[in-house]
Amino acid sequence: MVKRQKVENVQEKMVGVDPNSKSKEEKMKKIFDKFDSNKDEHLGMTELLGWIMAVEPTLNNDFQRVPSFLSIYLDAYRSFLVVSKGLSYTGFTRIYIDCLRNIDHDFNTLNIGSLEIQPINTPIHQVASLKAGPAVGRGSAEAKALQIASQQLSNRAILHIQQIQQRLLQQQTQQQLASSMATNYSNSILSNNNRSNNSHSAGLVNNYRNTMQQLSGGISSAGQVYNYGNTMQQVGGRIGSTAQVNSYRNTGQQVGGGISSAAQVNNYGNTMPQVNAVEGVKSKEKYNGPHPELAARLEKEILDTIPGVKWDDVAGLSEAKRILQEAVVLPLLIPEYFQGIRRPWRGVLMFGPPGTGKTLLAKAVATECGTTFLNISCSSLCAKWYGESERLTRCLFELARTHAPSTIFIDEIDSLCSARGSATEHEASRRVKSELLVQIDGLNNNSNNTPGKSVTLLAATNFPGNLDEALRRRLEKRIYIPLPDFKSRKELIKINLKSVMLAPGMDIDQVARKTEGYSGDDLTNICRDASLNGMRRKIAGKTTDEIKNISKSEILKIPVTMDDFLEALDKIHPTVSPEDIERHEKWYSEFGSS
Ligand SMILES: Nc1ncnc2c1ncn2[C@@H]1O[C@H](COP(=O)(O)OP(=O)(O)OP(=O)(O)O)[C@@H](O)[C@H]1O
Repeated sequence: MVKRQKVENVQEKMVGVDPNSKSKEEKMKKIFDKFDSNKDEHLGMTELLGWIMAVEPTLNNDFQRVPSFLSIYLDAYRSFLVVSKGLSYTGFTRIYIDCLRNIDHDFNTLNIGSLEIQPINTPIHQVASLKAGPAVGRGSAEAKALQIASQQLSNRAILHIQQIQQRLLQQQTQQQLASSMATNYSNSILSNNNRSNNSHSAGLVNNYRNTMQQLSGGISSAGQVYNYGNTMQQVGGRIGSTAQVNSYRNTGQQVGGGISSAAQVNNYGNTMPQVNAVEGVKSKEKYNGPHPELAARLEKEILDTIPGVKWDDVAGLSEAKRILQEAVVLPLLIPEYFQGIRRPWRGVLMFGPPGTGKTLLAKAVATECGTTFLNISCSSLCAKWYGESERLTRCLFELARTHAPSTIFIDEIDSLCSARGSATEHEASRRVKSELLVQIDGLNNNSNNTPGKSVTLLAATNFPGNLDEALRRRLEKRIYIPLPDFKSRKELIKINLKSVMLAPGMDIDQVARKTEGYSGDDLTNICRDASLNGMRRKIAGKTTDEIKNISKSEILKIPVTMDDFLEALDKIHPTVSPEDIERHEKWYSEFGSS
């Protein structure tokens, strides 16, 4: 859902909040009210983020999506204060100050390393120096300072989460990867040997083996283990199975219009290690473009080299996957072919109702292709200072070229690129739009592109009709991501339930039949809710101590039943309206391109 709608929903609910309610808005209000009543109370950043994760089930434990919710809640709360307390920012101000203070504290606790401390007299300090008391009368200066502080907080929150995530991932993978690398290594050698029996290409086998040997020879630090491990996984993922190599080879043959000689097949096969070589060096590339300080900021906020989502994690959407493969995967495998009139599609728009898997697909593209993933939200490009947004946009594309092959993903692109000349268009957004168009043109310019070092723009929107016409034209492929059909719903339910035990009599077909009109996100929520029911029954009526004494294995063994699903279905309703679907289908018939 688009943020501003969420803000309005939360805001609407909070104004008429029932004091006895246990709703998340009520809980949030209580937490924030503490700031008004108790000066010494402070809220740690981690605590705030953890709390948002706990009360926002749609986050699905996805740490990376927390920052957008953080700003939604804070915005909603700010609006609530304005409506109900007449611009009293007292508690609100403290939240920001405390959050900023606690970020540094959290960094130390988590041993992440500390952030640059804000120089004195930045807006946040100006806000801090304002004494508590009714803010009516000095609202606008304070509001402006808070707005800027809000942006700073948001940026820091994103950074904070990325660092926590990176660290957790590293800790987990250091041990796991060290052992799985050995297995991958020997499996790959084995399968290479098997392939060599078929005499496909002895050179190819050697190339693979050399890559493996180099990888295992050069490991010295934990970070390297992590990087190499992922490369190995990618190598393993891409070339691990003979079937996959064959399917790439077949695709190459089809695309190449009949590559038939052994030499040609070998050449094609050799592009795979080349792709891997590009992956291997991409993180070492140094940015040499303009405004390095802005690029460094962007790099921290948006670079995600391994989003960790595979094609198989995305249920259904086979047509969308096919187009994305053509746009991104094949040009990396056979770059020489995708030249001239066959140049890759540089801009792909995914549109459709909320929660249908657009972001998930973008992440799968980046993971499966091993391209650097630059995941940018419009707020990261909207700077307060004159001209900075355009500079950020330029830096974004330059950064993508530095880390090429890469994929830039712009979510909710309609909020940045609504139709030009409209009454609501802001001067700053008009300039960013123009810069974006220029940059996309640069991507399409063949002379700027080295084969295998392409930059692809993926964009997503729930409001394709609001897009600027010139941008629409540049996003050459416009793919409709619809609600899941019966088969996809079944697949999605199976993906969601793969780690839980199912009771005999659990009928996935029936659940899929009953969930027509539900989005992928809605279905995930149903699976989540249903799989928590067993635990709810088990702890019902028990004290905290009794709950602590229940054995973990006993809880883990509670199977999910059909009744759990029926109960969840009673509570959770589809979030996408038929009108919304009609709107998308109409736009698809007019402007879709697949
Ligand atoms: N096709 C799918 N396969 C697997 N999971 C899905 C699929 N579609 C949605 N989901 C689930 O829904 C969640 C939200 O999906 P995602 O963020 O990709 O939707 P979106 O289309 O980008 O939504 P929005 O338009 O609101 O940004 C995912 O994290 C995943 O759990």
